Amino acid sequence: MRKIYIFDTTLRDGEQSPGVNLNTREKLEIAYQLEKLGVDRIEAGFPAASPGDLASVNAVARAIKQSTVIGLSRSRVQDIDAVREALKGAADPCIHLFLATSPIHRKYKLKMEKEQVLETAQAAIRYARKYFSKVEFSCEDAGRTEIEFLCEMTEMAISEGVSVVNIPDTVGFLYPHEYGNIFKTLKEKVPNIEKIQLSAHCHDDLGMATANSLAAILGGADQIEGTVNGIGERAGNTAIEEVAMALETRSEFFGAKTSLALSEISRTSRLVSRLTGMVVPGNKAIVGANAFAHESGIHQDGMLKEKTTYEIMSPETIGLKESKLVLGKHSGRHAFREKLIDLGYTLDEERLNLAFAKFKELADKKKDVSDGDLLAIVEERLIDTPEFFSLETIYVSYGNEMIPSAKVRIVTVDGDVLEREAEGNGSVDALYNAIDKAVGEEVTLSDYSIKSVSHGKDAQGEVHVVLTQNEISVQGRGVSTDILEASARAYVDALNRLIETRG
Ligand SMILES: CC(=O)SCCNC(=O)CCNC(=O)[C@H](O)C(C)(C)COP(=O)(O)OP(=O)(O)OC[C@H]1O[C@@H](n2cnc3c(N)ncnc32)[C@H](O)[C@@H]1OP(=O)(O)O
Ligand SMILES: CC(C)C(=O)C(=O)O
Repeated sequence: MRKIYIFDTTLRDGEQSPGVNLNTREKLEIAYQLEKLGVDRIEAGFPAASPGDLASVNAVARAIKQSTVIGLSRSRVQDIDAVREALKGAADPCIHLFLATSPIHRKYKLKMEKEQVLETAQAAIRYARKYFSKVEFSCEDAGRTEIEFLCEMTEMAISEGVSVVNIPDTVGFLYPHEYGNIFKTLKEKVPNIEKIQLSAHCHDDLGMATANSLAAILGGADQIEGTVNGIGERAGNTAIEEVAMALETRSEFFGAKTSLALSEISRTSRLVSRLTGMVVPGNKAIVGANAFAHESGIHQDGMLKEKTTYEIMSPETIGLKESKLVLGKHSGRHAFREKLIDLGYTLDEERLNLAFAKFKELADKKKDVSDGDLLAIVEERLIDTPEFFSLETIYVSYGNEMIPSAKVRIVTVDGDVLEREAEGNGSVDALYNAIDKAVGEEVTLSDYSIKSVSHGKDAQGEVHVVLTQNEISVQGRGVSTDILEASARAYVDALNRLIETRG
């Protein structure tokens, strides 16, 4: 199987993401993790950019032993000298030179003719080669460069002894077949092309970075440049985890693989996200929080029967523990039953159906139904309590400058509808007075407590009450996303128990 080299530029192009600024300690932490991930090459920074970046690249160069450490440089002596300084002490140093080759960049940015571009690059490579045995040369904006000129530049770079020629789609302009064809053409037309490695470096401006990188591999590229989580200038770079997993998952198609330790992908992604402050979107391929999460009933049912129905790769491969079945309003009974079993509850069909109905009701109100919410549902002993009274509706009127009042509608076991209104010292007191009037019971509220069973503003509140009548004391429990409703439910639950206990 052909090996694809991974050139990681999280610490250079990734750091070019607006708002990202990594200090030496942070760069080192990421570099160590990249080494563990098994990337072949680490571009640690742009030493001429600032003394701080030079120092960081030097720290990485001295620390990293398994991966080649690279510094970026314009085709200028002062930049090359900065990389020489920065890579002192590196086990396997490499300089990465670049010069733009496209007509737009030649005319407006560099103000150079083709010939000057060729000569400037040649002079820079010659100077760099005096100090570095490994030189990579990039034709910046290769994607918009005339193919003949790209062949000429590549031929020159090979004759000057570079090890890698990089063909960047700097502005993320190309479509996969166009980008792949550039590699095919270079392979066919440039003499001695087998002496070097060809590299692909893509940007995601049109959402094509990974597809283009894979097309480059099919066209003959030996190396893929990219970043962890796809961070980088503008819309970002190729996400290396996407390329590695695409090659792994479709190895029969590509006949190529990286040598990344795939089980380190998830950890590396989290580290880079934490240190750069760039949050990984939930739906991001491979490393997004939802990449291995299934919410809808039909998918969850398939997953429970056979994971490959809805997963083309397993979360364990990238170092995650397991797929997630997320319970929400699209979930079905299979996943619900399974989740309850995980939580230690095996319900018979009738109870399961009751609990499932309550769950669906809750899922309509809440975005995420947590384990705490589910426990609240199954432990709600309403399921066990005979329903002498069942609470249908409540209305509460409250303002800090008015007397709170409440109206309740309760249906008895015989189907009688009891509707009453009352006032109180507070909303809960008004509710309880209205319920007392409706059911015609005289009870004392001996205890009332409330707690949240999950997190967030839409968390469920769980209310516990103790009611006393003569010598009898009973408990009641109610759960709802609304604490007044939870309070009313707990009270009615306790009343039902009271009547059951009284016999
Ligand atoms: C496609 C990429 O991602 S390339 C890497 C981009 N990364 C960065 O630019 C980050 C680091 N950059 C920096 O800190 C600064 O730009 C520096 C220190 C490199 C240069 O700063 P300054 O000297 O102030 O120049 P400034 O950035 O304004 O302009 C760039 C100059 O380099 C020239 N230049 C651009 N690319 C190259 C190149 N590959 N080789 C030689 N010269 C180049 C430009 O034509 C311009 O030259 P001019 O001043 O003669 O017009
Ligand atoms: C320096 C080069 C490789 C680059 O970052 C680009 O062209 O995007």
